[in-house]
Amino acid sequence: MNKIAVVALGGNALLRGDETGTIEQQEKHTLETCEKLIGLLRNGYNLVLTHGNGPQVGNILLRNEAGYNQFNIPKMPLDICVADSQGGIGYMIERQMRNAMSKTDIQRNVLAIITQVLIDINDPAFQNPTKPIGRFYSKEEADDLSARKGWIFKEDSAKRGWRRVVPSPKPVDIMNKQVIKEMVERGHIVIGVGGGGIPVYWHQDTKYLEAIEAVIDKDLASGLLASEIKADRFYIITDVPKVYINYKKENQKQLDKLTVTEAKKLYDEGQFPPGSMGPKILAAIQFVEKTGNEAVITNEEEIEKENCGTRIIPS
Ligand SMILES: NC(=O)OP(=O)(O)O
Repeated sequence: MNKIAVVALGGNALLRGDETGTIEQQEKHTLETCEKLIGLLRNGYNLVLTHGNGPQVGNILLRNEAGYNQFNIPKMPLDICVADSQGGIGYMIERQMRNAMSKTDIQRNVLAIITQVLIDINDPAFQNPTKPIGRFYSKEEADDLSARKGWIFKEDSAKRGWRRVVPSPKPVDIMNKQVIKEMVERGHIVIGVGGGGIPVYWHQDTKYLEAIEAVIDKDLASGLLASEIKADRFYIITDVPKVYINYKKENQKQLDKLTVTEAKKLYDEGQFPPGSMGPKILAAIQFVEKTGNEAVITNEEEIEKENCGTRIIPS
């Protein structure tokens, strides 16, 4: 039987930081990324693809605002915006994956699954929003929007500007994970937990499945899915070919390999900032601890190479 790889697409895989996010830009990068994923299929992996939605869901929220202000169209809550982003991005990846395969002898079904993810309604993350979404703002713009709309902003860890932040509870369980497992085991390429999944919880009293306005970290949700379906490898695709310590300092150093113990030590020392490399390292640690299999952090350029990126391995 083929091995299973879960590949979390983020960073440059879909959209570049200096771009406005037109559909042409996103489709171009997505096709380039999907062409690289052909290498994994050739190497004997069945694929589950997951993806981020930070820039896209921020733009959907701004369209919400503009529609309400100009045409009085009712605003949709954030869970619906996350579902919209899963539909749009999932469709785009599905189509570009089919385009990438059309130039090869490989033919697979590709299906995008709208995925809900259970969270804990008492998660302290609801008291401290940390997940950056949408575009960058100047300090003046951020202060103005904060005063007028009550939005919360935080400065980007790489000092590129200020971004709106929303609560980001931990993923607890993935709905339909068994269906995803069965589909990928049959060789279908499954796109799931887009944007970290739509956050939902079971109401204690009504036993009703409720939605909550938040954005789950896609690396943590992807890692959880990868563990639950017992993936053989978990790839986290980001903007850099390898993980660095002392990133962007004179003594920065690329890492080829990290044991879980080493990764935890460097994480505790603050080497990996929150909202950036931090959740990727955490997701990798959790996957490796639960499965004993390897996680790899790299960029879309490198993924088809067998020894690419930084490998996080059992201690
Ligand atoms: N939901 C999420 O983590 O998206 P990004 O990776 O785009 O921030």
